[in-house]
Formats: sequence, structure tokens, C-alpha cells
Amino acid sequence: MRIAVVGSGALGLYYGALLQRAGNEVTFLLRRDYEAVSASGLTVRSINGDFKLDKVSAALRPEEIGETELVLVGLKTFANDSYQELIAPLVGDKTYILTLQNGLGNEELLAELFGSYRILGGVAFLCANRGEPGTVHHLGAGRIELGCFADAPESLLTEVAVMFRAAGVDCRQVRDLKSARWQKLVWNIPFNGLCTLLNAPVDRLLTNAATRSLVRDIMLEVIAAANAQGLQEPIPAEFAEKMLVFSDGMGPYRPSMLIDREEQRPLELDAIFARAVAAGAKSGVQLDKTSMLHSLLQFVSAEC
Ligand SMILES: NC(=O)C1=CN([C@@H]2O[C@H](COP(=O)(O)OP(=O)(O)OC[C@H]3O[C@@H](n4cnc5c(N)ncnc54)[C@H](OP(=O)(O)O)[C@@H]3O)[C@@H](O)[C@H]2O)C=CC1
Ligand SMILES: CC(C)(CO)C(=O)C(=O)O
Repeated sequence: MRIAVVGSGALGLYYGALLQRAGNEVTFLLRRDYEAVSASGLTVRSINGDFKLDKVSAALRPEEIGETELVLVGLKTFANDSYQELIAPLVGDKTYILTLQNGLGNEELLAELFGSYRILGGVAFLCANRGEPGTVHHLGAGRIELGCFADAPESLLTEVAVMFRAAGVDCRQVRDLKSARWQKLVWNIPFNGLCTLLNAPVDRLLTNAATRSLVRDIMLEVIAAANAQGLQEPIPAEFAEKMLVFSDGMGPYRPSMLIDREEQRPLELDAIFARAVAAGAKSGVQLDKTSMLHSLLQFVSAEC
């Protein structure tokens, strides 16, 4: 498949590299890493084994890439106002768009701009960070769950899922993308929020009894809001315990939002916090703890 990666940071570089290694024709739209990747290729340092792609197709502007079959979106959600500028030049009649970004509202905005029939969404249970230009670090996990947004064809979803599996990614197709998105928020809201506010990695929150209990309470609050959204596949309360156990295996992982704070970038507050709080309120569930995290993060974000 011909693939363009828009948002070639930790997530985009990692999955894009796996897809290229499996034989797909991948072009990365690059900014910070353009010179390093053009000159020396892309290095993946991975818990599954390091590898290097010596020849990588790199572009600085989407117009250099032109129409492609699949656009893989790995932008931070605070850059979603660049969708039109970065993605429109890549879209033709037979182009599909897959966003693996976190949070709510990404598929909706893509559908508004480019048509719902071509939009796929997914959640990535990946722990990846950027290294020096031209290097990405895969620290853990990597499973993705893909679903169709609205009327995108199921056959396309299957084709994309098969392609990810052939690249070595544990990729599952889900019937209810909305449920998958909320399941991911059950992790992102407590951990992105608390790790960023407390400047602490995941394991420190989990080994302290008070913060572990707070994480669980926030997870249950998010599950209650999720289940008020009319999901085809409601989220059981036990999912919180499952996520705690999954997180116990992460060790001293620093969520991407904590790194954004450290590096004084904007935070993904709208997609991960504001939209969840608004969706909860609209369906009669007040997300009080999430709302408090959001307010504190807005304070922190304004200080950056
Ligand atoms: N990292 C992870 O393990 C996971 C991340 N996610 C989600 O995936 C998304 C991406 O996260 P992550 O990869 O960590 O983020 P990064 O900050 O590492 O990557 C974002 C990329 O978008 C690029 N970008 C932003 N604006 C533009 C622009 N105008 N033109 C060209 N490139 C642009 C950045 O460019 P530049 O290179 O110049 O900085 C950067 O390479 C987020 O929604 C995150 O929450 C989900 C699961 C796991
Ligand atoms: C849950 C996790 C760690 C990826 O699995 C993530 O989404 C993040 O760091 O933002």
C-alpha cells in the first residue's frame, strides 16, 4: 500500500517504520527530523529488536507526496487545525485516512473535512518516545484496535488490519470504535492527567496507595460516562482493574503529555479532557474528578 504518515513523531515514525519494513511504500511528512532522516535514514530502538531503514522517503510539504492510498495521522491533537493544510494534498478518490491519535473528536473533524466514508480510527496501546532526530524509541506494548468511523467500508478496515498484522503489529478490528476510544480514555485521563500534574511516571502513581486508589476512582468515573454514550459494547467496571494491571507492567513510563509539559509544548487537553467532560455532561454524567484534572492542567499549560 502507498502510505503517507502525517505527524511523524513517536507514534507515526514507529508504525510507519514497521509498515515500510514489511514492504509498503511509506512516505513520511517530516519537520524536525527531515534532515536527519533524509541523510541517514530512520533508526528504531525497540524492545522487540532494533532495526534501521537506510532509505526513507521524506517530504517537507504534503504537495511533494501527492495522492496516496492511506494517510496515517499521528499528529498531536493540538495540531488538528492543520488537518486541511497537511492532508488535503494527499487525498484523491481512493484515499483513506486512519487516525491513531488519542482522545475524542478526531474522526469527526476528519469526516467533516474529507468525507466520513474514508475515515478509519484506531487506538494505540503503544509506549513510544522520540529520540535524537532520526531515532524513535519503542519502550513497550504496541497493540492497536481499529474501527470504521460511520460509513467507511468494513472491507477496507480488514485490508488495513491485515497490513498492520503483516508488519508485526498486534492489530484487532473492533465493531464499536466509540467504545474503543472511551476505553483508551480510561487510561489516558487518569495517567496523562496525574503524571503530568505530579511530574511522576506511571509506576510511582501505582506504588503509592493513595494515588493508585485515585487512578481507580477516575477510571470508574470515565467508565460511567462512557456507558452513558449508547455504546454497542459497554465497558464493564472490571475494566478499571484490567487497566491497572496493564499499567503495572509499564514501569517508569512517562506519558506523552508529561513529556509535552517538560518540553513546554501545548497539551492535548481538548481531545482528552474537555471533550470527555462535555460528552459526559450532555448525557447526564458529571465527570467531577476529570473536570478538576482539566482545570489544573489548563493552569499548568498556561504557565508553559
Ligand atoms: N507516543 C505514544 O506512544 C502514543 C501516542 N498516542 C497519541 O498519538 C498522537 C501522536 O503522539 P506522539 O507520536 O507521541 O506525538 P509526537 O509529538 O511525538 O509527534 C507528533 C508529530 O506531529 C508533527 N507535526 C505537528 N504539526 C505539524 C505540522 N504542521 N507539519 C508537520 N508535522 C507536524 C510533529 O512534528 P515535529 O517533528 O516537527 O515535532 C511530530 O513529529 C497523540 O494524539 C498521542 O496522544 C497514542 C498512543 C501512544
Ligand atoms: C496508554 C499509552 C501509554 C499508550 O499505551 C498512551 O496513550 C500515552 O502515553 O499517551
